Amino acid sequence: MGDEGEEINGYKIIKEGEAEILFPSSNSVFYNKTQINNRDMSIAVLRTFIAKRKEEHAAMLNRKGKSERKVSEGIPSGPTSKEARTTQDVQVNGDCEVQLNRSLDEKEESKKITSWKGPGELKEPKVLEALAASGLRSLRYAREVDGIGQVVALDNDKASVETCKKNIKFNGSVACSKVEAHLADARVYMLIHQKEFDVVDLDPYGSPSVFLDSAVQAVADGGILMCTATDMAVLCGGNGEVCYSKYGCYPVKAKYCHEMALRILLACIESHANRYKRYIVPILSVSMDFYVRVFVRIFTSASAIKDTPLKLSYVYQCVGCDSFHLQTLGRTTTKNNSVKSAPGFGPVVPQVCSDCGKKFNMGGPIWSAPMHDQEWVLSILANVKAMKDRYPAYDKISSVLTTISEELHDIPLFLSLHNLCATLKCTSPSAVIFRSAVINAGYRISGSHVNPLGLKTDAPMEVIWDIMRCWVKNHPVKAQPPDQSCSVILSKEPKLEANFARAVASLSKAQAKKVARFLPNPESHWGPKVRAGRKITSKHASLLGPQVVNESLGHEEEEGPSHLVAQEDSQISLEGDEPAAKRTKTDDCSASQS
Ligand SMILES: C[S@@+](CC[C@H](N)C(=O)[O-])C[C@H]1O[C@@H](n2cnc3c(N)ncnc32)[C@H](O)[C@@H]1O
Ligand SMILES: [Zn+2]
Repeated sequence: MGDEGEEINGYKIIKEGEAEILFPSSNSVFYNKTQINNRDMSIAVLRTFIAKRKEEHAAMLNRKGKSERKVSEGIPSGPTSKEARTTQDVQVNGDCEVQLNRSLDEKEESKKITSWKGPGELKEPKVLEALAASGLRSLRYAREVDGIGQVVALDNDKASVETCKKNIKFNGSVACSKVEAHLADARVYMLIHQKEFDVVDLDPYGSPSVFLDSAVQAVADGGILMCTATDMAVLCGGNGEVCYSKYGCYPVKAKYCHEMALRILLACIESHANRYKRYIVPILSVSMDFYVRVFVRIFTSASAIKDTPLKLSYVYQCVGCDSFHLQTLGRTTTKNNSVKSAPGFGPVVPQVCSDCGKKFNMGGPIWSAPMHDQEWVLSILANVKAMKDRYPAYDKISSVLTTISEELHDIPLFLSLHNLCATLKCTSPSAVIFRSAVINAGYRISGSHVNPLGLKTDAPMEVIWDIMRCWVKNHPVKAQPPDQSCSVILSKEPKLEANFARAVASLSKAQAKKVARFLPNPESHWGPKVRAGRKITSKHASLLGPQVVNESLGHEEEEGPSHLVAQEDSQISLEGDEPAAKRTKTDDCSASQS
């Protein structure tokens, strides 16, 4: 974890990873030590990116060599891009087949690879930390990631840039040669540096929405956009209209809201990318502590962006029970070997829920294609394990990555066993028993890193309810009024006879090996922090803890309040852009579930 050391001349020295940072004790520059998990995860992704980039470059050189040899020997080249296009993961939408994951054809694959700078040389990746504050993250990247190129740290706040420049010097020669700090509005800077950065890192206060349009343009082809959002109350349905205005998606309130938040952010980034004939390929999407963070690669292809509607879905969430259904925006049809795009058929649900008779809320459109790339996830996890000592947040990030590696990546959103039981007002089967019944019925099921109680499955809702009906037959419940969802669901006879015998795969590999998958917070007040420049008052005690508040008030008495930016207490804004009271109102939909 980050070490907070001594205090000299109004500065605290904080060590995190290999970087040592001077922070003004006055909260004039932002620092949140809980984001160590976020920074460690980003370093792990960066290290993997550098390794994969080298592999891709070598593959590109190899291909180039082969095709040049073929040309010189007069051998015709392979199939055309249309011939090579294959169809995978066919899902049925109405009477039509929808292709969710058409694999990239050979031509696009080679375009992706040739996007690296020159054919002969592979330059070290250039990184932009667009919202850098003290520069801690940039300095960690420069000092800890081998093979990294120049790191540009921006902030539009003068005090932050001055502190960042001090910190660059404070961190010695490697930092001085690699990191530069500039006072700039990140949006303008990214617009005038199009496709210049192999990595763009966005870590804003609250929502990243205003930075996305320029960020997707600043990433080089094949590069990575890393993006945090901490406005969880908005993304999780606390204020649907605000979410729509910021992200172009309607959230629905449900247990899966944190995964929905990830998928809203991904859909939003894709929509900005599409404006510039670009598209995203998510490699890792994480819900951790009090925020979500996505890592996506960005490519350019006018033809690939036609597939975007196949990767987006509306969500129908029943207001009476836990049933939810997804409807893709688009579909494809194949006629005489040619693939055509068309709007999806709908609606996929009747006017009222066929399980309980209540209405549906409709949310979205969300990203419904995979939000992780399993090969990347395994490589990142392997890197983290191999360099355990170089990750101060090793326990947390390795447990999150392990859980992600065991998720069913082709199943968007999840069910909560506790919620199913709360709907039926019955006792809960253990997760192992429930998972066994799903597996024994012929379906797949996995956990979710987002929620320890989340279950991802391809079993249709009617099968889930049949399993629960069978469970209730053996564990009877009290009769409820006939109009209640539970009464309607339980009034139907199950069509399937559930088999609760323990199935071999009912425990994940990590569970079977007793590898930690979810860790408690290491200390209290492990959450968002007050924005830089905001006056810390007694009202922040629930957020920061009484000790931090007392220390801060003590400073004020010693130094006088003039160095603090005056701020009406009623306008207190957190890093998550939501006052504490508002966050608690949306209870588990905005609270951290780590
Ligand atoms: C949450 S802090 C960044 C924390 C940092 N990435 C870290 O890991 O410690 C957000 C920063 O964005 C800066 N910022 C806000 N709007 C900006 C803009 N338009 N351009 C550049 N910086 C901006 C703020 O001054 C603040 O320092
Ligand atoms: Zn229902």
